[in-house]
Amino acid sequence: MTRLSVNINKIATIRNARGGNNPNLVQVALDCERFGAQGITVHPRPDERHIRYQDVLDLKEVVTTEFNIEGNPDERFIELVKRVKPEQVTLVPDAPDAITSNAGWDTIRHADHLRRLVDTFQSDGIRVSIFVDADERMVEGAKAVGSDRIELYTEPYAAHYVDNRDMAIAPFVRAARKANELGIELNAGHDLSLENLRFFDEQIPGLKEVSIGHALICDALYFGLENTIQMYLRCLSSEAPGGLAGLH
Ligand SMILES: CC(=O)[C@@H](O)[C@H](O)COP(=O)(O)O
Ligand SMILES: NCC(=O)COP(=O)(O)O
Repeated sequence: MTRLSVNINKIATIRNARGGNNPNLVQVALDCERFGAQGITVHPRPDERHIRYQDVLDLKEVVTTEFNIEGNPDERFIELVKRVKPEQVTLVPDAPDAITSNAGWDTIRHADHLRRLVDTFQSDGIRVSIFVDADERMVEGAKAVGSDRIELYTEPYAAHYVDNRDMAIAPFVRAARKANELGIELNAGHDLSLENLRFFDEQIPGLKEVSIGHALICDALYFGLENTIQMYLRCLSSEAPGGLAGLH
């Protein structure tokens, strides 16, 4: 079954708005785990506008599920990840001033750079995932540099889901099949939601993990964090009804 990693960037955004410690990021991470999340994702950015580097150190002390640190592997990020040694690092090619992640790596053009990064993290026992667009050549490139996993950048799927979900999913199915064929494991994330998650999970073969933040935290404003996490988990289980029908 596909695992749910909750991205808690937005909790840090709210906390930082007032400069204090409300909401308490560490407590929220513990609560996400208690409510059923199978992992915690953070994406420290160079300007620390949401997750701070100190948050990552603090979370490492308490997170007992899979800890996934995403980000652009600049020197400071590499040092932080190698110090914390999370279960997984996800390499994302963000520009420092990007509002949010908006593209995957060109794994062919940046092959040498990525190979060195994969080696440095794997030598510390950290699983490496490379963020890529749904493009079979980029999946092959990730495999060629030795990455353990890829994370498919799902924003284009989410954006086109409403118009034509079969067309929206098609490149993702092709990329997933390529990953399965090559034996590289598969994650996905960005703009996944209660609306589009179930179909994605049903259609994508071999999906190991989704990381979800923005929509999930927005839903929690209405449904509460515990209900919301349970609703997302139900979207990832083929038996039970998900989405709004799953509210208890
Ligand atoms: C890699 C990815 O798609 C997410 O981590 C996304 O970038 C979240 O980052 P923000 O919360 O800063 O938008
Ligand atoms: N890797 C994607 C992630 O962590 C969360 O993305 P989003 O749900 O905040 O768009």
